[in-house]
Amino acid sequence: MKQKRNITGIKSFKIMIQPFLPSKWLIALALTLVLLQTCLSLIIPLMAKGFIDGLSSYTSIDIQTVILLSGVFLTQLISSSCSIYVMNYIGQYVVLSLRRHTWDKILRLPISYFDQHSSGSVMSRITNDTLIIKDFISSQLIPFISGLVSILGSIALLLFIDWKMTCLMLLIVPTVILVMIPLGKSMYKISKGLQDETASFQGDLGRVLTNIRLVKSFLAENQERATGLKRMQKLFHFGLKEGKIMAIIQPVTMSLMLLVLVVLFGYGSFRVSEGTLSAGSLVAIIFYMFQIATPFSQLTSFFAEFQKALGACERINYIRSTEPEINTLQLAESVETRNTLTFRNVFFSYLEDEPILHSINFQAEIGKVTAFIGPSGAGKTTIFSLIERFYQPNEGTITYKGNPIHSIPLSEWRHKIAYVSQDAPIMSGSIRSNLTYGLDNCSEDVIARAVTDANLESFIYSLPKRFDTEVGEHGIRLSGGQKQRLAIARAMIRDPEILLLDEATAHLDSNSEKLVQEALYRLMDGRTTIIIAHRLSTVIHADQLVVIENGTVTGKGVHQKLIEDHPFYQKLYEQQMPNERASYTIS
Ligand SMILES: Nc1ncnc2c1ncn2[C@@H]1O[C@H](COP(=O)(O)OP(=O)(O)OP(=O)(O)O)[C@@H](O)[C@H]1O
Repeated sequence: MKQKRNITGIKSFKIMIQPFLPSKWLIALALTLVLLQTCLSLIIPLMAKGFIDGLSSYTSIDIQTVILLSGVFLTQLISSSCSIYVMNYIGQYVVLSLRRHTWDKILRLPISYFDQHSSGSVMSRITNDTLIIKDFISSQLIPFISGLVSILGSIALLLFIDWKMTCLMLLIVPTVILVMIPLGKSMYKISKGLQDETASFQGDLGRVLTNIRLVKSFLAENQERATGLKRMQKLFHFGLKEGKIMAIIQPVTMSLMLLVLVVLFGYGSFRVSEGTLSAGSLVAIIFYMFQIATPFSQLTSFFAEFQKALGACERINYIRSTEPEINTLQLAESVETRNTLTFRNVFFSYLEDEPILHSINFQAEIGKVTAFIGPSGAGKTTIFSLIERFYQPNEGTITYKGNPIHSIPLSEWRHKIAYVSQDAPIMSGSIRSNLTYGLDNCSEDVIARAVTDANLESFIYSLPKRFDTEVGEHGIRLSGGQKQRLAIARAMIRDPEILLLDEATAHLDSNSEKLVQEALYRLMDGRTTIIIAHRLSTVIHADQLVVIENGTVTGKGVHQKLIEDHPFYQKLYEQQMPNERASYTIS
């Protein structure tokens, strides 16, 4: 049963790894070199036998045998070093192609995948799992094949030299199997536990280090120290368990080998003195014993390492088999008006049976400003995500200028959009690399104009390194307002048709807000803008206000209309602009 599982495992490993292997010629070369080296190492004891036996019968050293032996030694040395290099090349090639394919795939996965899988686990697929596979191929798989050849070849030659000594030596095999198999199984369990625990430990380190400010300001150092210590202690205990097994395996293997050696020497010497075995044969037998014992001891770790590599392959394959983002869908052209971005009867849920948006209907006119207003959790950001095509609606259509947005190639569609959010995501790197992020080339004039329009010019020119200034991780060396103006300049450089703004000025002081607001107005000029508004004061003059409550549109129109007939809007207006209340109640 177990054997059957291993065979299916080997088959599925072969199928999974096939696309990442280098050319068949290179694999054939590696195998040839390994087999050549193994065969030569099998010949050496035979030659030594002849040499030693020759010494006892002739008085002078046979020069021919010495030259032959040296030649074989040298060829074995060269083939061994070439095979090690080729095996490493194959391993590195597999890692490169696995990483290249996996990274390509990861970048094309839909956002929903990242909602369900932590970034730590995705990272570990491309770093740890690929290394596990490489180690298995270069340090286990090819040596396993040469080991098998070495064992079988040695046994055949031993039988040819002296079958009685061979049988005596092979008596030890059942004992070794009885001891090694249970130990190998425990070792597999431990190394799997160790792997899982190391992954959790890495995940925890990432969580703490990326949020180190939160940890410090909430005085969570002690809590994190305790969590970290617990994980480290678990790792320590796994290490100890591994140590216990090693403490049995190594001495047992050594003792068994010594025992076999003593028995072989004892019985062999008796046979030599009896004259039924030559001294050279005894030496060759001892050589072959080592050539059997060494690969044999590797067999225990081979199956544990194979299971690990199979697991790694399955995890990578899971990513590879996940559907990428949809590029285009064949959808009928809509009959709707050609100058709007339209949501018609859109339904959406992130998780099955947990609807978030219900029958969303609105039209945002091209070149005009549409503002979304609604309580927290109403679904405003979700609508943005649908416009960006991070997710697909469950029902309904979204059209732009009369065409369903899903019928437009994804990159063409995303090229039309720029999203400027409250937290203004910034990558570590220079100001310039952030401004031109995602663009292959960009003229200095365009950058300079965007920087001026985004009110960033005086700040950048006050820096000693100007555009080459490093902004730090997440733009940590910039203020909130500077980050937002950088994000606005970045959007200006892309020159999008549609602007998605998650009200960017909500948490800035009045001076910074003024600079950001000015930059935003310049960016919005002539573009289709949709704003998620947190304060009515900033959107009161929008061309259209859309009220979203509980995942549906409960009101649409201009300020004056909503103030007259929409209860939620009236309440919000009273809360946020109490001094203006008289004006609307009078009118
Ligand atoms: N990735 C996600 N997976 C599952 N549920 C989500 C996800 N993102 C948001 N939600 C849920 O969808 C609902 C709508 O969230 P959304 O972020 O769209 O609201 P919002 O109106 O933008 O709120 P806010 O004004 O507070 O930002 C919320 O109940 C939220 O818990």
